[in-house]
Amino acid sequence: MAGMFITFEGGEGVGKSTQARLLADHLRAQGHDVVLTREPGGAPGAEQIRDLLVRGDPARWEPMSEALLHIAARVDHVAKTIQPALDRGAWVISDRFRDSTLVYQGLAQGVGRERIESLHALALGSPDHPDGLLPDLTFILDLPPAEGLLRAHSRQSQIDDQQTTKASNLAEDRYERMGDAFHHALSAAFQKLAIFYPERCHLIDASGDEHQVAQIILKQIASLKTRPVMDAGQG
Ligand SMILES: Nc1ncnc2c1ncn2[C@@H]1O[C@H](COP(=O)(O)OP(=O)(O)OP(=O)(O)O)[C@@H](O)[C@H]1O
Ligand SMILES: Cc1cn([C@H]2C[C@H](O)[C@@H](COP(=O)(O)O)O2)c(=O)[nH]c1=O
Repeated sequence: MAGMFITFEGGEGVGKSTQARLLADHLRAQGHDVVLTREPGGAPGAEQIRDLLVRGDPARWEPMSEALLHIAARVDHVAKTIQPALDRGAWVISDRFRDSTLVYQGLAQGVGRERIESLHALALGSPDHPDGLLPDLTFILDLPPAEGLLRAHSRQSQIDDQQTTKASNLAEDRYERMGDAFHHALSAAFQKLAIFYPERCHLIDASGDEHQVAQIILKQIASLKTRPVMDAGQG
């Protein structure tokens, strides 16, 4: 079976990186070529743009500037990492992609969902994908924002305790500092996304432990494998 492009989405600390890694491990154990990547980032230039976005004053960018920076990083990420992997038949698993821009900048920061869709199409549209590359399948991890932020903070304390080389990530908390109302708006917007894109987006209850959540995701993949959308490329 040719690879698929799968994304994990959701608010802060809901477990996206954990589930992306568990799914990559599972697929690799089955012998698949898997590229595990993330946004903003996933390619050298995009990682440099990431630094401008995830650190510093929450108010440092105008929402539209912020959207354009995420999209600029994505163009690099798709060209250098995602598209080459898909072209050789690998599975690509990305921790965030366009849906984060729709929700964070489009809905929560007020740029507008349709404007983000148009910018994505303009920046990443091709004859094959006029709307821009989109995932085949998206898991939206759903958790009350307070629980997600608690998980994110506990991860941060583990890093502090271990004083690992991840210490350089300590200040990557710009979005976590955007306030309760912002995080509630994100959570509601991600839930809406599953309604906007019902074929592609699957809302997953992320309140169980990491292995329980992984089981739900693997079951969804197994049940979808038989459906035509899994072979159709764009979801
Ligand atoms: N199902 C779970 N139950 C409890 N803790 C979890 C679960 N999944 C992940 N964690 C822990 O919660 C913290 C955040 O997890 P993770 O980094 O996977 O979330 P994330 O959604 O990628 O976060 P961010 O939005 O900040 O990138 C980590 O310490 C991780 O070990
Ligand atoms: C792709 C993308 C991301 N964001 C925000 C969401 C997160 O708070 C950070 C990335 O941090 P993470 O720990 O790696 O999840 O960036 C955004 O606002 N818009 C986007 O398009």
